[in-house]
Amino acid sequence: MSAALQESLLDVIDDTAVLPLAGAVRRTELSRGAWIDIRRGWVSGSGPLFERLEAEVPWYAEKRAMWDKILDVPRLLAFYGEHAPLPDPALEEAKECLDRYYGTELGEQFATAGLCLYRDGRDSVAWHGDTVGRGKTEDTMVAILSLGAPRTLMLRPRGGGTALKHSLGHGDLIVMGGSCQRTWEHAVPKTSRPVGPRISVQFRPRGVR
Ligand SMILES: O=C(O)CCC(=O)C(=O)O
Ligand SMILES: [Fe+2]
Repeated sequence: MSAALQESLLDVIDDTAVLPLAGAVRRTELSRGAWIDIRRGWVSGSGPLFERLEAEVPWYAEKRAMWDKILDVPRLLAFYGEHAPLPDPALEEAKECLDRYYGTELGEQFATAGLCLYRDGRDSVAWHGDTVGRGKTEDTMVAILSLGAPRTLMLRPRGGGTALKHSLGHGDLIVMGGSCQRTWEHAVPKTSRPVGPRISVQFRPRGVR
């Protein structure tokens, strides 16, 4: 069975389960002290989780001033601050799993969860680092769980260089660590391919945004 088929079969299993990270995470060292970890299929039964979140999270649209225009942010958003109950028990479990696996290396716990809903290929996030707060000056981690249809997350060194592409969906985990937020940038580009909706859940430590 192909890996992709196996992944999409796991995705329709009804019970959402957060699978172990130990022994299943693959780390790639990038330049300048940045790294990424990937754990494919970290959450099984992620299809039903996607549907619960899509239906139950109080998604909001944001507008941003850009030059002399007010533009819609091209994705829907939700944010759960420190101590706010997460919108699904599977996300609480995911956060606990991240804390167990990364706690020692990170030196603190993940504290907040930001959610993005990319409704279709027109939704996107432009090149950026998560540099509002401590990510601007300190090494940190941002752990992203991807649910629903895979979208391409791109990463490139700040100031130029070859971009890396990872297709992430169906319960995959990527963790951006070390100096990644200040020395690299990431983006989810728009696509003209017909794609289904994707939700990303970004777990961050306190003061990282
Ligand atoms: O959706 C993603 O995977 C990336 C989201 C992101 O970079 C952000 O919200 O800062
Ligand atoms: Fe980001």
